[in-house]
Amino acid sequence: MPGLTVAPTPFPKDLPTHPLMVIDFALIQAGDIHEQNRLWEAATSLGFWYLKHHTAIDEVNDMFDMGAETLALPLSEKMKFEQGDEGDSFGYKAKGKVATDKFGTLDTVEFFNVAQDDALAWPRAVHRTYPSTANARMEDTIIPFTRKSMNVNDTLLAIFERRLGLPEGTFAELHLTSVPSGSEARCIKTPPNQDKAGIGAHTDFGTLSIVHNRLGGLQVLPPGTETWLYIKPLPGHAICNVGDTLAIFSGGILRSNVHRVMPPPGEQSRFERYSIAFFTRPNNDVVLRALSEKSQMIADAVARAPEGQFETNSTAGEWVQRRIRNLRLKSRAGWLASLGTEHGGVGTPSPPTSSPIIPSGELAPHSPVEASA
Ligand SMILES: O=C(O)CCC(=O)C(=O)O
Ligand SMILES: [Fe+2]
Repeated sequence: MPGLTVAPTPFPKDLPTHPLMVIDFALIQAGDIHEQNRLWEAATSLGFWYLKHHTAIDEVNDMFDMGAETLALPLSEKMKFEQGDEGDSFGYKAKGKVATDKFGTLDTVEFFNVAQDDALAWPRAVHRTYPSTANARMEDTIIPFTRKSMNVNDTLLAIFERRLGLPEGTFAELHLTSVPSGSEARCIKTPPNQDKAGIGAHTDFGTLSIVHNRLGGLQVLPPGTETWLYIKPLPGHAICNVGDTLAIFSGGILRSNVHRVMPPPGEQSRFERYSIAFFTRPNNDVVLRALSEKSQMIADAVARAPEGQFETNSTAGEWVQRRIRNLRLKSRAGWLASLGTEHGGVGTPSPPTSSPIIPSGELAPHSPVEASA
């Protein structure tokens, strides 16, 4: 099942879904201006889009297999690689380690995360070591998947850079491979027959995310609405989204939108759900703030926003670590203590009317919003 390129049973026909824009990566690579305009539109409106012709189909299928093999290891073996409560992202995250809502409902998903830095430096460990199933597939699966995913995100970032009026190479300098970062590949496993969220409502922590789904479950809350909509998995299409750090760099011009993972709909709920993701995050030492000095467009956007909205006083390393640590049940002194206070509304220029502004994926008071990625 994990390696299948199609779902074992189709996504229900009658279910409302979000009609995400479909961006053609081949046209983007060919420098097609019309397609670049469409990408810009998608990234500045919803912040989510499908990506077809993304070149990593084989590697994605292999990653589903690698993830399934790894997450099928005995719990005692997986726990040797657990990410712990200090805010580390890499390694294994067991079920029930984080809450998915303000009532403390435990999550049901397992993650297995491999650092981009470890994949690129293999067999040297930059951050940590991994289970044998991952080591065995490092060279033929994880490294090629990582490189192709990096290429996709670097290509998209170069377009955003130009459109934002930033000097060429600005984003590359913030995402150097010679400096440690939180970038990672992830496999997610959700058990069958669930009736509650697998991953609570959140925005992604980093710059750009790419997700590959076989079964439904991923939902997005379109800006200004109160209705969660499924994003239907389309064979061969990745789902891409803007994360918080890119929203911050761009002064909110690029949108980091709230999403969550619910049990797969209809008949699909009977199956284990796997998804594969890749997260590009800035170098750990990058201070997260809008790049106003480098772009008039960003400076203008910041001038229109509430004072200090895009000043985090935090490096990317601290940012990711703190947010992961706040999610871990063991290291939180209750739900309210995990609320972000530093920075309201990043990436949410027009928040849904029902929810308060969501502080960059951290918890908003009275809102069932949790950060997870
Ligand atoms: O599994 C999915 O479809 C999405 C996962 C996700 O949103 C995340 O890991 O941040
Ligand atoms: Fe996410």
